Amino acid sequence: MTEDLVLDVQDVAKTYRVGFFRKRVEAVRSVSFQIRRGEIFGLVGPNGAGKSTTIKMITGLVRPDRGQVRLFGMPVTHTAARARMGFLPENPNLYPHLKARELMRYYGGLLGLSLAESDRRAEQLLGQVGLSHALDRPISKFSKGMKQRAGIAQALLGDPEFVVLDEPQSGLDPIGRREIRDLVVELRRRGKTILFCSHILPDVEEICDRVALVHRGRVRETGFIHELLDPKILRYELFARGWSDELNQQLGPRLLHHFDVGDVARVDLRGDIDLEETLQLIARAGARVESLQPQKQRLEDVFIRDTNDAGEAQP
Ligand SMILES: Nc1ncnc2c1ncn2[C@@H]1O[C@H](COP(=O)(O)OP(=O)(O)OP(=O)(O)O)[C@@H](O)[C@H]1O
Repeated sequence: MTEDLVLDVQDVAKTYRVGFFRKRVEAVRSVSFQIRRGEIFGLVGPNGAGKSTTIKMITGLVRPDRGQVRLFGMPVTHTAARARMGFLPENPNLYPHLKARELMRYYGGLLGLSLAESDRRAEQLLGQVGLSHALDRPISKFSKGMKQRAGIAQALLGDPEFVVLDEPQSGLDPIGRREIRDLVVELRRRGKTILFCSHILPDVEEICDRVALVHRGRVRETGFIHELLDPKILRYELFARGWSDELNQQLGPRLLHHFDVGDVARVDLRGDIDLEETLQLIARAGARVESLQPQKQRLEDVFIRDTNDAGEAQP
């Protein structure tokens, strides 16, 4: 094992048997990827792609039919490996009648921590996730965002080196999503390695170093975000005043799209144009550019391209 290898998922597969006739559901067919120390690694894919099943195999909740998962060089079934991992499941059920402090005491007890140590860590961790004010409030009174943050505090209780977050932004508004995103970046700054499973692709693109895109139980793409995304400019998006039909004619094939919003024109130009020359042409025609934004490929574009058969029936 190289020293900085935290997680090594090697060709895992899992088939569930459902119903009276034990019908086969191939949740994961072949998934392999590795996570290195200090990374935020994104796991993305459409609904039913096999992400949660993969996470269950990583956290030891489900045994793979084939392949293996090694954590810090050990089989993930080893207690010593599991003790170094924290886990926030999708839609965690956090005992609503317990207060935040009591919840942490409960999980602390499971980890073998003393009451005093649980309380010490609870205050520290609930503070880190912005819940200092809610230590003695029942979880049932928490907003969704607060519940997710309490879930993250729970995942950190054993001071794990590796943290698995399954849909930590699920059901959150944009502010709640940003808080979780910032928290994940902060965890990395504190030396944690993170597996971040999310449907919020712009956030995955922003905070993850590398990503695995899973579709139909297989890894379609894996790599550094900057390597997966085509760096070339696809189009320019601009807003301008004083636009005219004559200018559209002069732009010819450089123009992709134009429509007016009041007296402001919203215009898309091809990404391979000579920008300087085009801007001069626009200025000469009497239009005034108010903003110009180059558009590059986004993770969302790669996702749609690689999963565009997602609407088909599952085999
Ligand atoms: N316990 C189970 N028993 C039977 N089938 C299951 C079970 N868990 C998952 N599946 C099926 O396995 C496939 C993959 O499910 P999984 O939950 O791993 O996908 P996912 O990528 O996490 O999806 P989502 O984004 O919707 O959470 C789906 O077809 C699902 O219905």
